[in-house]
Amino acid sequence: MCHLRSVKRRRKQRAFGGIMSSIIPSMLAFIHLYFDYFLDFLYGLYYNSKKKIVSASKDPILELSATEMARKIREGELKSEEVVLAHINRIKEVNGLLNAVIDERFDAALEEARRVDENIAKGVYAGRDFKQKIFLGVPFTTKGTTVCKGLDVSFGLVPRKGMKGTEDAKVVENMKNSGAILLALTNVPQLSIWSEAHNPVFGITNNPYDTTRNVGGSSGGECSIIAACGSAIGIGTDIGGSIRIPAYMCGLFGHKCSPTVTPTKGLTFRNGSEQDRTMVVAGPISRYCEDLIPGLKAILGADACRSLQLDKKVDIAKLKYYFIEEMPSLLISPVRSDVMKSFRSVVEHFRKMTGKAQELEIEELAYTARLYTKALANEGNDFSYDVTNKKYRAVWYRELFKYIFRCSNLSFSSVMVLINAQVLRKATSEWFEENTEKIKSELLSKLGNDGVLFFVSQPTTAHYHHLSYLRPYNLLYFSLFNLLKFPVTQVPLGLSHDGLPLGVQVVSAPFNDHLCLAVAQELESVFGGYVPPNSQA
Ligand SMILES: CCCCCCCC/C=C\CCCCCCCC(N)=O
Repeated sequence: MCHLRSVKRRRKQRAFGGIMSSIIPSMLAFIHLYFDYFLDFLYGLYYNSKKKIVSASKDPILELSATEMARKIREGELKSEEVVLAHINRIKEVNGLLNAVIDERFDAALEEARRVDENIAKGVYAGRDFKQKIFLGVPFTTKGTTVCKGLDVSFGLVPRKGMKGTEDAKVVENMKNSGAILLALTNVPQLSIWSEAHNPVFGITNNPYDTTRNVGGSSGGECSIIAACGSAIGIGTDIGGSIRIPAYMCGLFGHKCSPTVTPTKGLTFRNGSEQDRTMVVAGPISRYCEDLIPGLKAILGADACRSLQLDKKVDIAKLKYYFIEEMPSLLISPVRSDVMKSFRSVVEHFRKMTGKAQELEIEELAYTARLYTKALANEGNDFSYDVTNKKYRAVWYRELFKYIFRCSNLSFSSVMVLINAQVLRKATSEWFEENTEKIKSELLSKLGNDGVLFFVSQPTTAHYHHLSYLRPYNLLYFSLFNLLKFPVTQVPLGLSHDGLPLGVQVVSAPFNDHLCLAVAQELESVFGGYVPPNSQA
């Protein structure tokens, strides 16, 4: 009798537990979603009257892809000098509103462009040279933490204000060897460690689709100026989403490549010795998908690119498609309906094409915040030391105190990074290895060499400035793939009802970059890709 009663009680408890375990998370997600909307509402009250319009570019040269510019220059249809000048004029026109470009070499770039034109006229380049110089005469930009000779190397740190680079980072050198002409340097968060381009040296960069909105980071200045047609193509770097976050916010393409192929010399205090183990990669940012493969070859060098199988033909109808709609974590904002709608239309397109797209559920994704924090610590760079320009080790509470009393050299985002590293519970190495491995092997077993995963880019479209402080973990949608070291292409999917860019991440197993890139091409042709800011205004 007593046994029966206890069985009944246990059954009741289990049923109650089952209901509660599905009701409680749904209730929390509901509260979280409306709290998130409320934050937008509050910020909107402050920002809505401050919005300024970045007018669309009127020069047809600026609408070309970098590949098309290079072809026209090679074939004598355009002069490099007029292409470079068109970009300089555009930067001068929009930079007051965007604050994207922080240093420039306009005169030197024009001089180099004239030399290119003269050499082409003289027939200096033979056929093979032309082929190797993929971007001959095309202007490019790069972010402020990628060292360029003669340009700013403050990395957003006050004690480094005014310092100039003495030699080019290897990726900049590679890009120049492809014939491209360096035009300017663009804004970043301090040391590139945040999802918003804002620092005490250069201030905040604005989004060309809405100047009151976050441009993303860390390659935020880069994406802002490319989206506004002030640069043809850019070099981004990505340790936690730095290529893809701003590419998403600004409606651009960006590719985070497979690991070990990026020469790291000259990337934020790196000397190149970490190439084989780091999560950092470099890659192209562009308005058009066709620039990604030549961009990768130019930035990484053709030899380094061989393992990425960039030229391998892909039959997208024969690939396997998977998707994950939402990160299972209350630290991250719930996905908004407009973002989800465009994500589902992508999945639906490939479901129709192949008859199948399978949803994946990986419980361990709930641990991404702790896993990624540990992975960042494993990088070996000491943020607390680097952020003071190696003068002393910053401690979060002292810096917070100084920040409140306006005597800190740190951005608020840097104080948050210190809190994340110094206060929050640390993962042990075994726990880290075990859980990272579980996620990795689950994905690898599905993706193999012929599978692609669609992953939401962000739960919201570009949010108002500084909201990243209240939604710091939203970037984990991107950082997850740095933790795993999987290649990802960020693909634009047109604009939302309020004129802000939408997009999706296309992921493959390592060294299958060609799969992401082929699917990105299909998405561009079906969903329209990049849409210029304010083209209707
Ligand atoms: C209560 C305080 C919570 C602090 C939360 C801070 C959460 C941020 C976590 C890690 C920050 C690292 C961001 C690194 C990536 C930025 C993009 C990049 N450079 O690829």
